[in-house]
Amino acid sequence: MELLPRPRSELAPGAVHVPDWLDLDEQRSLVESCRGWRGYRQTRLPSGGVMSVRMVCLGWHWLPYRYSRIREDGSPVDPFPSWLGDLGRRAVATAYGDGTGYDPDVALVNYYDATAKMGQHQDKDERSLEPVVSLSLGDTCVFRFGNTENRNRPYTDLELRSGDLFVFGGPSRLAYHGVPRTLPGTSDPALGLTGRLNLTLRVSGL
Ligand SMILES: O=C(O)CCC(=O)C(=O)O
Ligand SMILES: [Fe+2]
Repeated sequence: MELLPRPRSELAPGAVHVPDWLDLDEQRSLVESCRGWRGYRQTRLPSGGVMSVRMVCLGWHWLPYRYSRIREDGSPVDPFPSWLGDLGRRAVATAYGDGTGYDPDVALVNYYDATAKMGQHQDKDERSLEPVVSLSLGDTCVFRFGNTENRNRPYTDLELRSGDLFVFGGPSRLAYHGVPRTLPGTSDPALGLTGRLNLTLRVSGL
């Protein structure tokens, strides 16, 4: 625990970090749900590279660079659960004061082992500009939140810790962002998770 609570901050218009949003019980329950979803796999990119995170999708399956109802192996995507939509509305309400009408239909669940990272990118395969809700569990990571022009500076590096909420919408919806590294071993043993999980909730617009 911190001596002083980490303050909520708005990094840029529409980009809100809410530390310690989920309590330990809520985090545990979300980790259990993540364990239950099947099909975590490393995505192969058209460039020939393979992403270091292991990902499972709900609602729609993300492929570089589009959404599909089926996965690479032809199997159907698991449904997006309604309770996750409720959580998304609570998240947007916390970030912006009103979550009414936020109706996410996609979740990307990313697992980071000790060496996984994610390069700077925009979340731009959705046809909607509704906000992205990001929830972090387990190991702390360095999250790089940048500008909407390119993957370079200016950007801000902040820590996302277990239970933190980050919402980016409005003028920040298409900001470049990524995870240069995680801090292995920082996960609370009481959570029972080695590594890091991140869930992003999105509106596909499809
Ligand atoms: O792991 C994170 O915090 C970010 C994940 C992300 O940017 C994505 O899934 O598009
Ligand atoms: Fe992203």
